[in-house]
Amino acid sequence: MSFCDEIRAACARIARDAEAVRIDLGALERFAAAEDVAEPTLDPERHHLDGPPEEIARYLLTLDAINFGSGWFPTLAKRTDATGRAVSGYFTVAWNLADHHRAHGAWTNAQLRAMRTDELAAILGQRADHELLSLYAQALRELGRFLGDRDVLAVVADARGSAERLARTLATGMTLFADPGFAKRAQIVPNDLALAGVAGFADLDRLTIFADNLVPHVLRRDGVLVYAPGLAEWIDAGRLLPSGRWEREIRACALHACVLLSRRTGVPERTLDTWLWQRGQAPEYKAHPRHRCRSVYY
Ligand SMILES: Nc1nc2c(c(CN[C@H]3C=C[C@H](O)[C@@H]3O)cn2[C@@H]2O[C@H](COP(=O)(O)O)[C@@H](O)[C@H]2O)c(=O)[nH]1
Repeated sequence: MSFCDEIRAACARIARDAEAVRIDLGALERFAAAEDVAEPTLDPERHHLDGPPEEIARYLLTLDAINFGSGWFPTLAKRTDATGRAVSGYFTVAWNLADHHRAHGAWTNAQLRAMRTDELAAILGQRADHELLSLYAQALRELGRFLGDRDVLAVVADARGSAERLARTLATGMTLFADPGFAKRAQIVPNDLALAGVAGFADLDRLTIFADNLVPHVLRRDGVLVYAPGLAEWIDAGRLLPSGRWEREIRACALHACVLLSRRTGVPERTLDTWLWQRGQAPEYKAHPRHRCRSVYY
């Protein structure tokens, strides 16, 4: 069974046995009929997308190596956009990293291996004693060791045009990319490289969704996912969710619901993901608490 199908099978089992989350198939049908899925894009202001392919690929792999921390994001100092409005946690990290790369170029493998928390915190506009920043620095040092003396595009080339193979390589090559059962950041890497036009993959549509905390939240707000009262109250009260059964049921049911949505609509799961995630940026979704788990995976 392929890397991504193993993830789908495991999530289908969790969804079947789930006690705290269920998929409302009626709502899913209505959702499938109503959706107007936009093609995914990467925002060129908030991401570093203009430069030689190796530089852009290096920026995106560096970004996705620290594309986590949603459980800490309410404690992060958010960047503001031109209108003075705070941007989200992800965009705070992506945009500050993009500006640094535009001004100083991408970090070399040796610089990644030597990454210090205080240096990274200054670049991302955060306090040096914020525990998420020490995890980010650890993740970048691990990326530098994983790359060794290779270019990023050489690692991509080793996947021989397969997004699944690249995702498996990342998920098994770095502990902070593992994310057993979901491989969220390992799978978003080929998607982001393809969106940026710096790599091509024949099997991109084989990817599952990138199981974070926003896609399940959008599905819940739209009635596709229904949480048991205990879980709903916990999340609606803004309480941190420990990693474990409830958290895995949320992510697995979201992934499985998108497998079903993809079958009904013919839209690839990776495309559904980016559409749902960008839909989740809207105030009506952001106004309600989503689950917050302090994880190095999303
Ligand atoms: N499922 C899914 N999860 C995604 C992304 C992205 C960004 N992808 C870019 C690439 C293409 C698009 O144009 C996006 O701009 C971040 N995340 C996750 O969100 C969480 C933070 O959310 P918030 O608190 O709102 O910043 C955090 O766990 C982070 O890991 C995605 O695409 N799909």
